[in-house]
Amino acid sequence: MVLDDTEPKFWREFLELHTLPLSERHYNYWPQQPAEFRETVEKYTAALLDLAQRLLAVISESLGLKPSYLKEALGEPHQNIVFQCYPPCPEPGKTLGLPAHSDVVAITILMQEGDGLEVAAENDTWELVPNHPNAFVVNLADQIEIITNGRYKSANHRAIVNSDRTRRSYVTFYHPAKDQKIFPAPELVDEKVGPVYRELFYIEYLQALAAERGGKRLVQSFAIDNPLVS
Ligand SMILES: O=C(O)CCC(=O)C(=O)O
Ligand SMILES: [Fe+2]
Repeated sequence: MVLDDTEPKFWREFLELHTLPLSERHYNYWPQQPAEFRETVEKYTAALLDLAQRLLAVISESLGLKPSYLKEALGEPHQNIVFQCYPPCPEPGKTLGLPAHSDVVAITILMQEGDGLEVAAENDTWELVPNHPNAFVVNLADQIEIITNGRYKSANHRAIVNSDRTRRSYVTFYHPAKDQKIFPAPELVDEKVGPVYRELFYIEYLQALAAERGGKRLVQSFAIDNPLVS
């Protein structure tokens, strides 16, 4: 294998498991130990699927859409969980755990052990998202920005590292199906200004992500030349 030295490396180890659809739940890649791992992850991700769908319902209602709007617009749910581990770093100021990004999915529910998640604030500054034990952080992600026609923005965030302890986070992503057509809800499109984002299949978005080399928010690549786009 040839490592591409032009790519920055980040201070992170992770395990990623696909949990939905069931056909993508490849147990042969799942850790066999501890013995209760599989059942625990299955119960946790089932509960988080339910939570994500309840959040999608209240987000829909908050925009005057029917409660099932976002769930239906996203189609068959795809879900994965990433166990992030950021070991202590001798020079934390010289690297990041994860670079700045917005999540490409629809909605992300994250549980963190210890501070380290930062969200982009005004004036190009970063604000720490405090770690509240037993609380989730919910990130609205790019597909929700597109469907809400930019009314709700996907959160730009990053993970920093520290020198004295390992930090872990457990991140559950709710995606549309790959062949799902994603487009701004007609109810949220201003008659005069029109849609802010173009229609796309989610697979196109994932392909654009694979081709991307950082820089502007990926969602901007799917924007229509529209005065409302920022
Ligand atoms: O570890 C964190 O707090 C951030 C993780 C994250 O942003 C991600 O997995 O997309
Ligand atoms: Fe993220």
